[in-house]
Amino acid sequence: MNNLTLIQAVKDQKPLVHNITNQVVMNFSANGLYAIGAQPVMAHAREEVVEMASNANALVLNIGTLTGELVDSMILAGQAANKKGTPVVLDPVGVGATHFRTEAAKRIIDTVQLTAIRGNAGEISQLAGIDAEVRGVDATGEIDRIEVAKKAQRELDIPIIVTGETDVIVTEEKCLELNNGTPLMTQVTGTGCLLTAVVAAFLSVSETTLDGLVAAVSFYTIAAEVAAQTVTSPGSFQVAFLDALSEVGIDDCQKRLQIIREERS
Ligand SMILES: Nc1ncnc2c1ncn2[C@@H]1O[C@H](COP(=O)(O)OP(=O)(O)O)[C@@H](O)[C@H]1O
Ligand SMILES: Cc1ncsc1CCOP(=O)(O)O
Ligand SMILES: [Mg+2]
Repeated sequence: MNNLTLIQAVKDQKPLVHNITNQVVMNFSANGLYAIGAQPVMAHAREEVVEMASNANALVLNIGTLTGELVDSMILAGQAANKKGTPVVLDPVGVGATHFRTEAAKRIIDTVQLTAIRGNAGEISQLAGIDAEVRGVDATGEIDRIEVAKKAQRELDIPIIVTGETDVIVTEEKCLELNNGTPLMTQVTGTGCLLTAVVAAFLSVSETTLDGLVAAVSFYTIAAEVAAQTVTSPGSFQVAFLDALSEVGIDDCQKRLQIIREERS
């Protein structure tokens, strides 16, 4: 289950990850995907997303800076990926903060077969029908991530990652909680969005969804931990994190991995 060999599989297979993502994180996401050995491409136009998604190895749908036209592009791309059996991961950035985002996320979930959804506790609460305040793109307040992840997985029948101080992964079979990472991740924009893209890359080289999710989250948060050993401020952390994403390997992960819960869901 904890198949860390997927770190090398990404470097060997260099999956093409098609991102329809927000304007804030495009550069960071592209650089992060390069750092792990994947190939990023950002393509948003309705005229080209079907072709791009059909040729990609994974697709990311991120609603961070949404427009009406982008929702249509996401659905077209998602359905093209579904036809090819390509993994599709949704990042419901800021869902619940406005009705437009909430309706858009619902439309995407209803019309595209998603391989996984990754969001913070506030966002996933919204999708699970649990009352939680979402004002911008960050989670606020005390939310039980395990309860939220389990409810969202049951209601939507889609594997879920809820991130935060610990990260919770819930599939139909398993619920895991991982305790790696660093609070510096909350001081750099795009660390959630890049994780979603990394998850998509790992899913494209993984035999099972659960393996891909666990390996991606553990590798990513351990790379952040390694980066935080050398820096203390957000700007230098961003750079050190990209470096660590390219350098951290299976040995570092095996030494640092902290799975603090593993049970049937
Ligand atoms: N307090 C924290 N301590 C350690 N890692 C954290 C903390 N908060 C978030 N992270 C990590 O930051 C990344 C982004 O998570 P999160 O902040 O929940 O997403 P988003 O940026 O979408 O709100 C995840 O890898 C998560 O593990
Ligand atoms: C600040 C902001 N506003 C719209 S999208 C975005 C980036 C959010 O990135 P993340 O959820 O990874 O922190
Ligand atoms: Mg986010």
